[in-house]
Amino acid sequence: MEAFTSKRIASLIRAKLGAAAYVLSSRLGPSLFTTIIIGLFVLLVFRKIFQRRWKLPPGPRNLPIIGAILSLDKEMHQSLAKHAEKYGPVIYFRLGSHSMLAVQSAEVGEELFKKRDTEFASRAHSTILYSVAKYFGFEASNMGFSSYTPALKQTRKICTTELLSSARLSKTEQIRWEEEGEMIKEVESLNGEEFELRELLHAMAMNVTCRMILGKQYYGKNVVLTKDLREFQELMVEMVVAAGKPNIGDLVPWLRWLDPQGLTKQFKALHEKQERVLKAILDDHKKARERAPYRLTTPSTASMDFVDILLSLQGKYQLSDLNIMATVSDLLLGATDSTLMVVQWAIIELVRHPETMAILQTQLDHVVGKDRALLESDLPNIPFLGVVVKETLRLHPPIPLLLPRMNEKQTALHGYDIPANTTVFVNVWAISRDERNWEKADQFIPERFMDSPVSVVGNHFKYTPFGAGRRQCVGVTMGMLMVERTLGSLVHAFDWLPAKGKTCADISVEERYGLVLEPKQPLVCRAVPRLPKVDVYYNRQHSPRPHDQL
Ligand code: HEM
Repeated sequence: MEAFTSKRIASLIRAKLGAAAYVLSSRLGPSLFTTIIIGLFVLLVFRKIFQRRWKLPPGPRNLPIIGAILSLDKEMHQSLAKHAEKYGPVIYFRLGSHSMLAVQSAEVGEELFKKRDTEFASRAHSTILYSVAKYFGFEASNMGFSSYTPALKQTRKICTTELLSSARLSKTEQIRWEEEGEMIKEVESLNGEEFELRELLHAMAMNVTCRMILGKQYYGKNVVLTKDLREFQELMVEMVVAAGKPNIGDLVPWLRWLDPQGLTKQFKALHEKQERVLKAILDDHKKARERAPYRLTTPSTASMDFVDILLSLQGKYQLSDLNIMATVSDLLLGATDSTLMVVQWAIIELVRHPETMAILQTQLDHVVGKDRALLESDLPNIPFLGVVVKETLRLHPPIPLLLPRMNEKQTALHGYDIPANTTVFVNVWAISRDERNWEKADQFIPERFMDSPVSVVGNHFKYTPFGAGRRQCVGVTMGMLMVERTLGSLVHAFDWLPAKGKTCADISVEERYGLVLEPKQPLVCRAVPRLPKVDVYYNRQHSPRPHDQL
C-alpha cells in the first residue's frame, strides 16, 4: 500500500517537475524521492511561516557561513555608520553563525538603555567574545564579560563604592602626582625635540594604575626588571594583542575544535600565565597583611591599594580569590589604554587648534598661576579643561561600539523582533557625529559643551562615551580624573607643536579601530616648556604637593 502511494505521488511529481525529476526518482527509488520532495516542501512552508512571524531589522546581505563579513571593513565603526545611511538606525546582520545588531541613533539608544536595559544587560560571552570571556574573563565570571547576575551587581557596587569613588580616589592623588611628574621631567629633558607621545603616556598610565591597584611600580627607568616584573609586562601586552584578533572559532562555533588560527591554544597558555601572575600578586599581599595586620585591615586605611581593599572585604562580601583576581584583571585592562588614548586624542586636537590650546592655557594660568603645579582640587575651577575632554570623547570615543551586549531572551527594539543571543553594538561614534544631534558635528568645538546640561554619565543618549544603564563603565570618575589632570598638567607645563616641517593641518585624525580607537598615525610632536620652572611638577622643594597620604 505504502509503496503504491509513494509510486503514485512520485509519478505525479514527475509529471509536474519534468525530466530532471524523472531521472532523480529513478535513481533514488520512488519512496526516497517522495520523502525528500515532501521534506523540502515542509521546510519551505516552515520557512514561510517563520519569515512571516519574525520582523527583523534591515541590513546588509548575509552569505552562507560567513554572513555579512564582506560588507564590513577594518574600521568597523565607520562601515556600520555607512550602512545606517542605507538601512536606517537599527541594522541586523550575521557574523559567522551569530546574529548581530547595530544601534546607530540617539532615539534607539535611549530605548535600549532606558526601556530595555535589563533585557540587553548581558555581554556577548557566548558569541563573538567567547574566547576572550572564557580565558581572560575566568569563564565569563568577571565584570566585563559576565551576564547580569547578582554577583556582577555586587562586584560593580564594590568597585564604585569602595575602590573608585571620589573620596577613595582623593587618597591616591600623591601617586598620580609623582608618576605624572616623572613623565613631565622626561618630556622636559627632550629640549623641544620631536617625540612620540603615546609611549610616555603608556608608561605613566600603567604605573599609575599598577600603583593604585597593585601597590607597586611595574614600568619605568627606575624599576629593577625582575623575572616577575617582566612576566607581568609581557602579559599585559600579549593579552591586549590576542584579545584584538577575531577568532574564527568564535564566529563559526563548529570550526572551534579545529582552532584554525591556533588562537585558542594561545589563549589557554596566556590564561595560565594570567592566573600565575595574579596569584603571585595576591599571595604577596596576603603575606604583607599578615606582617602588618593593623595597617591593612579596614578599607579606610589610605595606604591600601585595591588588592588590599578587596582582601579586607573578602569576608564581608564572600569574595573568592578567583573573584579578586578577575576584578583586578578587569581594572588593570579597563583603566589604562582608554585613558591614555583620550589624552593622546586631546593633544592631537589641541595641536590642530592652537587657538583652543591658548584659551585653555589662559584659564590654567588664571587658576593655577605659573609657579606651581596643577592639583586635583583645581579641576572644578577650570571648566574649559572639562569641555575640551568632553569634546575629545565626542569625536574620538575610545570604545566606539561600546562593549558588545547580548539579549539572552528574544525581545523587541524599535518595532523589530530581536532573536535571543543577538550581539548588540551601540555605535556611539556614529551617534556623537550625527548632524541631527550636533551642529558642525565633524568639527572640534569644545565651546559647544559650555553651559550645556549634556554630561558624560549617560543621561543624554546622543552622548554616551562611557556607555549607559546597567553596564555603564564603572571607572567614569577615575577615567575623567586621570584624563583631566594629565591633560591639564601637560598643557600647563608645555606648548605643544607639530613635528618640524609639519603644520597644524598636517596632523592626521584618521582612526584605527581596535580594542580602543587609536590614531592611525601615532602623534609625533614637540613640547616647549612655558613655565619659568617646569620642575614645579616633579621637584618636591618647589611645589606644594597634594597632602601627604602615603
Ligand atoms: C576615559 C576613560 C574610559 C572610558 C572612555 C571608558 C569607557 C568604557 C565603556 C564605553 C565601557 C562599556 C560600557 C557599556 O557597555 O555600556 C566600559 C566598561 C568598563 N570599564 Fe571603562 N572607560 C574608561 C576608564 C575606565 C577605568 C579608569 C576603569 C577602571 C578603573 C574602567 C573599567 C571598566 C570596566 C570594569 C567595564 C565593564 C563594566 C561592565 O561590563 O559591567 N574603565 N568603559
